[in-house]
Formats: sequence, C-alpha cells, structure tokens
Amino acid sequence: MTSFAWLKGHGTENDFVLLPDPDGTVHGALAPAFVAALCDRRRGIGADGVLRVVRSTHDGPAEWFMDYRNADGSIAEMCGNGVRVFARYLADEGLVDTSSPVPVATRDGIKVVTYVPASSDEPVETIAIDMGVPALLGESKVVVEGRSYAARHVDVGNPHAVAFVDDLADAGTLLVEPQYDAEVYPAGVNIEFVERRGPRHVAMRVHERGAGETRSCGTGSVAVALAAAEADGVDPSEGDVTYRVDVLGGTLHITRRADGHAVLAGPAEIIARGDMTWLG
Ligand SMILES: N[C@@H](CCC[C@H](N)C(=O)O)C(=O)O
Repeated sequence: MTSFAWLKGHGTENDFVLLPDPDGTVHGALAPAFVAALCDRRRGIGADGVLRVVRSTHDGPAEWFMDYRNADGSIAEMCGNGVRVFARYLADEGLVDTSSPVPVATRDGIKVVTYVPASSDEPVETIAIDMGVPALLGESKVVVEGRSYAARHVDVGNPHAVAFVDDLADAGTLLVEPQYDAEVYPAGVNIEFVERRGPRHVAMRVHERGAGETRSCGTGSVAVALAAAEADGVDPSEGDVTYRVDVLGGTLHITRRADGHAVLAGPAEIIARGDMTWLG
C-alpha cells in the first residue's frame, strides 16, 4: 500500500490528477498502468491525464517540471491546459511569485506562464501560456463515421489534425478514434473538428491521443486558431490576432502574436486535495 498527496484540477473541464513529488522521491518513474488506473472514470479517480509536479533536474530558468501523462499512461510532449492547471497549483501553494512571468519546464521545452488578474471583462484570474511558435505543416485527412474530411497538420509540440466541418455534430460520437494517415502521424495524433461561429470565433470538439474525447484541449485550441487564421487569410505581419475558441467545457482565447508565438489563455482551478492510500 502506498500513501501520497494528490489533487484534482481542471482547465475548461480538461481534468487532471496532480501528484506533488517535488524531489522525485514519491513517484519516480510513473508506471503507465498506475496512471491508467488513476485516470479510469469507473475504476479509478477519473481524469484526462496526470500531472506530476517535480523540480526540474536541468539547470535553467525553470524550477518546476510538468511531468505529463495521458489517461492511458502514455507520455505526450506537451499539454496546454495541463500547464495552466500546473501553474494554478504552483500559485495556490505559494511556490511561485505570480507578479511576474513564471517559466515551467515541459518535454517541449520551457513555457512561460503569466497570471492575468480578474477584470470587468473576465471575472476570474486567467492563466496565459506562451506556447512558443507552432508550425503549420501539410494537408492530411481524417475519416469519421465513414466521411472523409481534409485536415490541416499543425505541430504545437504535439501533433494535431484540424478538420473544418459545417456542424460539430458531423464529428459523431467520437467514442471511436477517427481514422488518420499513420504515415503523417506515426506516433498518433490529436484530432480537432471545428465549426465557425463568427469573425475570429470558432467552436471545436477534440479526440485526444491517449485520452479519447475530452471537453477541452489547450494545444488543440492553438492548432485550431492557427488553422482558422490561415484559412481567414490573416496576414502574420498585421499584429496580434485573437481567436475565441469555444470548447465543450468553456472558452479559451488564443492570441497569435506578430512574432509568431501563440498565447493560450483561460481559467484553471484546483477543485479537491487530499492524501490517498492507493489500494489498487
Ligand atoms: N489536453 C492537452 C493535450 C494532452 C496531450 C495529448 N493528448 C497528446 O497525446 O498529444 C492540452 O490541453 O493540450
């Protein structure tokens, strides 16, 4: 039997189990089967992924490393909402100074977090992440329930296929992973379906690699905003451009800056904490 501290948090209902392990002495190399058991929504706590909170072992500006795992126990390079929830935890615990930008180490390099105070436009504090410079790659396609859709290949540190649809219902139940081109995505892919809602305003559903359909995906929202900006013919030199992306669990705002960086912003909260004795 093992006892350890844990928390549950979410960002626009992309939910995570957090495992504080500052010195890497509690969980060490997380076993995939343990992660999958924690994330199971019937036999475990239930979550889209696990965030192990550990001190970075590399010299550099980031004291904390987000050790992210998908619900099936697999490792992904990056999780945008994960960084936001991770940053919420660091702030709530007083582990960082939120008055200035905070670097967080991830497998996709350092992401810089800014805590944006609540305002008349936004009633709660927002956590904004500089996601670096995502890459718009080639064209691909995805097939869902027998229908084929063109998809834009976007790399946000992790792989995405973005398909524009007339109606989000076209994505079907998403209980089954859509088909994709394994030659383009040899390590699997996150697949977003996007419906236009208005000028610089879209809505999406996502089937995440290693987790199935989730209620939000930060990197997916960035991929969608970039693909939409490209389709809208937005000139990268015209300055900062912000897209509103509605997800099943809320709303995210993605700003593509004139320097090519994408900033992902939205709320994140910790909703429970405790000590667990894992009997599984
Ligand atoms: N929900 C995440 C993405 C998590 C990783 C993804 N499932 C993958 O395997 O690449 C986000 O908010 O970005």
